[in-house]
Amino acid sequence: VELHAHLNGSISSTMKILKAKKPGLNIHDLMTMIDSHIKRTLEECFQMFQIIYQPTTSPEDILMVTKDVIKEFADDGVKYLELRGTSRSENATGITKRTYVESVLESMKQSKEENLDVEVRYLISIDRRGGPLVAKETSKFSEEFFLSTEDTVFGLALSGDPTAGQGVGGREPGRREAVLKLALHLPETPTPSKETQIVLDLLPNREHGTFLHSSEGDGGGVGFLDLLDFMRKYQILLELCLPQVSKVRQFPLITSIVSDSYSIAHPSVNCTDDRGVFLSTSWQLKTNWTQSQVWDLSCDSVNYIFASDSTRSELKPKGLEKKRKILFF
Ligand SMILES: CNc1ncnc2c1ncn2[C@@H]1O[C@H](COP(=O)(O)O)[C@@H](O)[C@H]1O
Repeated sequence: VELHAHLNGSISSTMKILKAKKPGLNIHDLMTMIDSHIKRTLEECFQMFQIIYQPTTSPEDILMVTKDVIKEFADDGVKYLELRGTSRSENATGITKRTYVESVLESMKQSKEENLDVEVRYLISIDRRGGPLVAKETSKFSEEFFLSTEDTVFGLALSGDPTAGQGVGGREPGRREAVLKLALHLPETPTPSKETQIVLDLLPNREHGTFLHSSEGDGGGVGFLDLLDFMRKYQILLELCLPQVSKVRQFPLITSIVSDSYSIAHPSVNCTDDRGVFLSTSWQLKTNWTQSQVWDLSCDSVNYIFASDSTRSELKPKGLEKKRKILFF
């Protein structure tokens, strides 16, 4: 079960095809992925996404990369995938935010018709760089997709460079019952910012956590203990993206983030994040998890999917609803 995967960050082998199709862009391997033993700053990671966007500009490109990403997850044994993606418009190819999402949905449909053994759902991402206006528009537009697609587009993910301002808006504070589910990227900076409090007030359903053990706020935001209390009080699921933690220079050690998540005894799921950029398979090696431990965690993740209860019960393999084990301590 994969609950946190960015579409463009998950482009893996297809990047070679894209580069060959568009040699004029002159994109080399290390410009779109972080090789083993190398760490990058978070800023460098966000620069990489801008490079990855260059060869994925037409509806055909989006169709191809989405199908390939879905296939690669299916080949890895993923049975339920929640992809998230920013809808981009490109003047040069005429793709609009709407046709972008339609291309993604078409790929999902084609993958199903080709009998790939994976259920795929989609969250529309808000990139913080767009600011509150774009966030509001995206939220409205996502609601339309939610209503017109059945059990397919579920919600919003707030993503992008955490230093790029406040990309929030479009959902009233505290509306858990809102039609769209909400997944946040928080906190990716050592000290929670003002944005942290604003977006927490929206009552997200899930939150991606990196700096769980920060000790102070910036004066206007929340501090570490407030953040944990808040997550506990509202039962906000923690999405742990260990591949990212292992490749970004400023991020805490994997063991520290995992120990934090276990020590707060809070529900969490483990996710790949950007398998193309972070070459995500390596995190399993670093944690020494066995296949059966990964299986147990996956069974637990089924409890937190955004899809309908009927999808959840179809996914739960009989007799395998194991309680998660303490893997490290
Ligand atoms: C490293 N941790 C992260 N933190 C925050 N946002 C991230 C991210 N990794 C990826 N993204 C977001 O996902 C986009 C790429 O996929 P899509 O164009 O949406 O399919 C990035 O541009 C960024 O906005």
